[in-house]
Amino acid sequence: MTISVPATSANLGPGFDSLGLAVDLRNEVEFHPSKFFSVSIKGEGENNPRLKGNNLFVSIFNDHYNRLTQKKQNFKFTFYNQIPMSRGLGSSSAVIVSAIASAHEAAGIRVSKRRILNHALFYESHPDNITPAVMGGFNAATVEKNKVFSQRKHLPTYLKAIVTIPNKPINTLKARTLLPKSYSKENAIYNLSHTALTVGAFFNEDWEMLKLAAQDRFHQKARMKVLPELFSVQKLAYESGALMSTLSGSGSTFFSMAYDEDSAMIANKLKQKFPDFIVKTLDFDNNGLVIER
Ligand SMILES: Nc1ncnc2c1ncn2[C@@H]1O[C@H](COP(=O)(O)OP(=O)(O)O)[C@@H](O)[C@H]1O
Ligand SMILES: N[C@@H](CCOP(=O)(O)O)C(=O)O
Repeated sequence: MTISVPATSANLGPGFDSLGLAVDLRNEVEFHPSKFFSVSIKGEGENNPRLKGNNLFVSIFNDHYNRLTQKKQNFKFTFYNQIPMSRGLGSSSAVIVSAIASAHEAAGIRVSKRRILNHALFYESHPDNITPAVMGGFNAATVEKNKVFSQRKHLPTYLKAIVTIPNKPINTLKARTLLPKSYSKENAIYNLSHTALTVGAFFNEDWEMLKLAAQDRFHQKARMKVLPELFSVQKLAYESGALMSTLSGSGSTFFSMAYDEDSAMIANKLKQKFPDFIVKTLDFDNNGLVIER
């Protein structure tokens, strides 16, 4: 039994807490019943002893497994993690979704992706990471009466994601405290209209519209000030031909999108100018949560 969930880039500029997409960078977990509880981690987090204990995955898995079966059972978990933690690539969402899906599989109960998504909402109230993590692709999502309602767009293979990952973790909950408690009517209308235009550009595949559409007045500037080099990352990405370039989630990663034929040149320029940052060129993911039985 293997379950995998993709990394996600949320907000996408103006779509704070509502827009997000999945990229082909995955966390995988294999598990089976065992006489003793054990956790093995390969990749991200493998040298973090805290994760060997009662980590986020294990606590959520146990919550759901015990609810579903009313019994205690030890499992051996082997994690293969590619998603860097606290870098704005939805690592917490990937873990939440993976743990809920794994608990249902371990209990022998098959449920829809939509039900797993609504369970995930209990752990993360903004749907912009969990929705693409479950569904894949580009998603616009909102929450009504504790349920996620979303629209999804398949992303083509001729587009690539270029993620520039600083060696600086930014805790999402902490990053949310940096934001103002209210916005002017002007800025609210700005983000509303730019979010609408961004969604329209994705659904109409009007990729050239995204540079104008994917602009924000709610969150990016306040958060990018934590790591001012990010302003230079965005400037260089656009000067090099990126279709869009936005803070990935709450950061510190910067997400850029480009046509396949431009991606290598953009990535190389970013690597040259920011040698201390990790720059990855990734396919977009359209599968989301994958369960291999
Ligand atoms: N692979 C993982 N295994 C266990 N816990 C994880 C894993 N990835 C992330 N987490 C948990 O999620 C936290 C990071 O969440 P968050 O700050 O929202 O970062 P991100 O921007 O990556 O979503 C970590 O501190 C850890 O508690
Ligand atoms: N809308 C959220 C998105 C957080 O994404 P993450 O990948 O940083 O967890 C926010 O901007 O706070």
